[in-house]
Amino acid sequence: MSLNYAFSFSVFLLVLVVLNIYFFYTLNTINKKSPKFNVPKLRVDLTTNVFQDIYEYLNYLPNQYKNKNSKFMSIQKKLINSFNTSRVTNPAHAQHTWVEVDNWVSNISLFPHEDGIGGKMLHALQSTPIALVDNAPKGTQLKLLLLLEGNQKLYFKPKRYNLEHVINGKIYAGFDRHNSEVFAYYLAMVLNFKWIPPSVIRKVHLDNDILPVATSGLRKTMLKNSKGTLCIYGKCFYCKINETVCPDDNGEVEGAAILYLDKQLKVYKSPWRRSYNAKKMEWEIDSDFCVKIRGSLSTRHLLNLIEVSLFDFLIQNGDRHRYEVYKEQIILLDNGKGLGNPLVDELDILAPLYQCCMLPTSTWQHLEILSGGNLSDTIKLLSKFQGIKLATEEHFKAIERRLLKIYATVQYCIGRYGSSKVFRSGF
Ligand SMILES: Nc1ncnc2c1ncn2[C@@H]1O[C@H](COP(=O)(O)OP(=O)(O)OP(=O)(O)O)[C@@H](O)[C@H]1O
Ligand SMILES: [Mn+2]
Repeated sequence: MSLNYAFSFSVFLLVLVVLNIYFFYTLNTINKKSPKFNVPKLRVDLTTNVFQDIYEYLNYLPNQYKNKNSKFMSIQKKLINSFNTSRVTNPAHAQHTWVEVDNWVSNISLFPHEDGIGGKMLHALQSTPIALVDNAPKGTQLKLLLLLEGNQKLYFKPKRYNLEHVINGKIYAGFDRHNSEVFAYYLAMVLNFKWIPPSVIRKVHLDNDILPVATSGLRKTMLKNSKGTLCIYGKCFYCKINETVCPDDNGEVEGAAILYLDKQLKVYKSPWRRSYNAKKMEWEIDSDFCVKIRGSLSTRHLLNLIEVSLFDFLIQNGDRHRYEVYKEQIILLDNGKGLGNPLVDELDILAPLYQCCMLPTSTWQHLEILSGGNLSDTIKLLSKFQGIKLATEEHFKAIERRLLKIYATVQYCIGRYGSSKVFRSGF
């Protein structure tokens, strides 16, 4: 009996010890969920559904958006008249062009566009002798500030890549593409976005055109490479001594010559700017982002931002972190981050459009008649007058494909809110 009692007591003690261990274990692991029971983090990427909807609309896009619209022909003719200019190399003619440009006062465009003036401006930018060259330290990319004879200033963004080069990685990766700046100018003309400085491909001879008129500051940022060629590494935030720009076998450096606007420009941070790190921006996680923005921006300004997003989507410029405003209009400056990869259409560049679902009626009517190849055909036609190829065929195809995606996004907006809410007249 006493043996039996001793056995039962020891079993009881054992149970007590086990219970104790269990008690202390659970006490320690409270609030530490086992990984098995972790609820997966909700994806707060609100864009995904929108993207699905837009692609759905893309599949059912009416045929009119795939066919060439003959209504564009009269506009194309006007553009041709503006850019098909005989090339006069007489400096007096160039001076006359700039007088005409300087006297231009308008609330509908930054520059005149009638009677061949477009072509004349580009030609003057391309061929007027250079009086002085310095580094342009504003911004992060290597660029030069050129003063032309006759006092026009221009930015010179040098060529970094061949047209065939494809940029992989982040949408804002790589150096600026000089051809993207010039392409953007013609694209803006075709879209009827007339608030952009003229821009053209120019070749400058380093020994003949630059060195004799280079400031000592610029000379200090040049060095000879292993072949004994003098190259420029420049002065800018990202400029590195081993990332030089060197002349080709003819001693020339190609670049985009962009007219510098000596005007008081207001600078704004873009509400749809990227974070440039892993952190998501408010516009990427808040489905009501546009409602918030509408409280602080006028409808006109917002519509203008939406128009800029269409433009940026077409060339895939995902780097418009800030923008300049002149006469209450956004000026399309800094378009060098376009044409990176013809196989990528980053749809979130269109966020201002699909989040706000608004567009000026006139802009939509203009977009509609650009269908079926009119857009790329006209860019090719106009740039041919300057005799330079601006992009590979893949990029032109990509522009057409992206235009269809813009149509689909507008259809998505109409489907969601109705056309009377989407299209805004009088802007
Ligand atoms: N054509 C122009 N006329 C007048 N000012 C200009 C022009 N182009 C650019 N700027 C001004 O110069 C600054 C730098 O130019 P830009 O943005 O083209 O250089 P960037 O090196 O690409 O700069 P970031 O790295 O900040 O994008 C801009 O903030 C703008 O205010
Ligand atoms: Mn830039």
